[in-house]
Amino acid sequence: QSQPSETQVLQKFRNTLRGPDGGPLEQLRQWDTGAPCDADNTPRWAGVRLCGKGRVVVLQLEALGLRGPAPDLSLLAPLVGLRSLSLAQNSLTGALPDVSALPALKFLYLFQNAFSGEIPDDAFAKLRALQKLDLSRNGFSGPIPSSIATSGKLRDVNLANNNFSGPVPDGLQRLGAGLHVQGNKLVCGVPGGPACPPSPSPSSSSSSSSGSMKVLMTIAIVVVAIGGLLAVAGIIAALQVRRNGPLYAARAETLGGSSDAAAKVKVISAPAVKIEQSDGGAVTPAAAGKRGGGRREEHHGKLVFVQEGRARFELEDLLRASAEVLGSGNFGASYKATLLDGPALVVKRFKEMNGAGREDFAEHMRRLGRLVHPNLLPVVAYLYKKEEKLLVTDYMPNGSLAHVLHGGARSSLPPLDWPKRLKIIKGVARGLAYLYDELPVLTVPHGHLKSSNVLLDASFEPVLTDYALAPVVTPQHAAQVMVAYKSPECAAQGGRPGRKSDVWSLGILVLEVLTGKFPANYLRQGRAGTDLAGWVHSVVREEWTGEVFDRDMRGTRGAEGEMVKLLKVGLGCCEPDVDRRWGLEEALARVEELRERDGGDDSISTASSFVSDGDTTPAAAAAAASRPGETPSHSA
Ligand SMILES: Nc1ncnc2c1ncn2[C@@H]1O[C@H](COP(=O)(O)OP(=O)(O)OP(=O)(O)O)[C@@H](O)[C@H]1O
Repeated sequence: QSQPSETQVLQKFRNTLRGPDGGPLEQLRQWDTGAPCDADNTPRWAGVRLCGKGRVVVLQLEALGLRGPAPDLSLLAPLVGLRSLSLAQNSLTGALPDVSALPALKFLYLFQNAFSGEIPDDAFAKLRALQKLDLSRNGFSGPIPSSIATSGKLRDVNLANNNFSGPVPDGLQRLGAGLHVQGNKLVCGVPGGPACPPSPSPSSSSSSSSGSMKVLMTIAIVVVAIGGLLAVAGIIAALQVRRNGPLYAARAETLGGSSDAAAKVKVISAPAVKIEQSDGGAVTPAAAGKRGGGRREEHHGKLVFVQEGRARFELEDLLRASAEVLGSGNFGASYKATLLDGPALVVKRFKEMNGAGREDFAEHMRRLGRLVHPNLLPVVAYLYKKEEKLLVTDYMPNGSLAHVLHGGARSSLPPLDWPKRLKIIKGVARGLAYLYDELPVLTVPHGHLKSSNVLLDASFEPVLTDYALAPVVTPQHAAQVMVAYKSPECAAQGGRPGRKSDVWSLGILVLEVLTGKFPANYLRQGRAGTDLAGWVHSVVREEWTGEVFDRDMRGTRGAEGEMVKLLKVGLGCCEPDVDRRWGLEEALARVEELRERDGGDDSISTASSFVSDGDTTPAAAAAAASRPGETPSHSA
């Protein structure tokens, strides 16, 4: 008897899933053909996030609108390589599914569903490799099952915002900051939280008679209420002390609004750190001034890793060997830092990132940590402090698209030719589309798409960074600096970004790549409606068309029709009227059709519809692309 293939196993599982209308799940139609993993371990099916040795390792079926009771997870038991499973952000109801058939799982995410009821105490007893469990934002009730703590490798358990009650089992207490139980009004015995009633312990009586349970609940509610009042009083008192006391003074000294590199060294580096500035200058902690009275600043926060399977390190390890200031953006500065025996990473300081409280921030970071796409730079870890946040990402050796396009002699890379530019735009559009798919609840899934946030890997594959930050950035700051918030719809009084605001940013980026012009130069002129798209329109209208395409690309022959099609994509995305602006799907579809060279089937006829009189120079083609009627005009 041969084992079923992973393809068959997953298809069978998929057939048991119910979509938003209660019928079969349309989004996973793709699973009807091919296999979940390629021979080279590239995931092929939606929801399959990681493959290894030809097997599915990470299965992420999030935000698909799944309905009804949880699927039978024992159907997945033949997937022997499966280590991470997510059914999060759906509308699954009823009891926790039986997870005992998947004993090798390391990561299990069931957050943001409508699960309810008590969880049997031994539900997780077989999961001996479990590292992370997220059951938050459901309606689970009753005692917290002690079997969650079966695995010695467990480090993060999120039970927040359910209706659990009673004490936190001993085994979970050791997780410290890795345990999240807030939003469960009747949970007691957490450090810093309400104490548990003396006896009897609710955890020992999960099936006790409802009479004694009610008495116990009443006692717990009273204790929680008193405890809550005391805690509030305590926090107020503590804040008073902090404001006047030495801790507050020390923080103000090292972090208080200072933005030069030297001040940062004092706070986040070990004594031997030397920070190289990109202009070749160097500062040392000594040059930056002595540590306040020899006092060593303690940073209470630690790096929290959101990536599965990444080596762990501390911020000090990262900054001990070498750290280089890469530049200073709207949120703070970015440093390149290299682990002694490891890869180069980037630490970016974010100020004005107080759009979410600590727990929501952590949850958002975990969500970002689960995103996997070749055109997204993963968030590796973060550090949360009230005053500022640090995000750690991988370092990209070819720097940013902005640097290559506008760095001139400062860029060591040759100018980008048309095929590279096309590859970059395709990657950017794919990365953006992935964000749209994965983060359907965000109004602006990227929010800050611009050429300095498009980094290039060694083969010029683009990777997006600084994405999906809108939920955690202070709203006023977002409105001031984030690129999607500069779209025309936001400029109006009380205007807000919408889902097409990112499309506008994509359009500006496309035009920037084609023209080689720096968009900010056009915005700085300060005239309403003046942006790169406006400039492109004015150039072609005034028949000054030779200027439209970047000089470095103008030598390209035989691809003019394709360039013009891309120009049209840029202008379609930069339509000021949101209703007439293209949607992301359309932009992506048009970009995907583009080729490195004109010719072949449809591309000739489509290109020629933009080009008049047989003149196929880029200039004439650009003029045709902007002809009234072909593309919406960009009036102020
Ligand atoms: N992971 C990375 N690898 C290589 N270079 C990077 C990386 N992250 C950022 N950079 C570069 O470092 C410089 C500073 O980046 P930073 O993100 O701090 O500012 P910015 O992108 O100019 O502005 P903003 O704060 O608005 O995003 C930029 O040139 C950016 O392209």
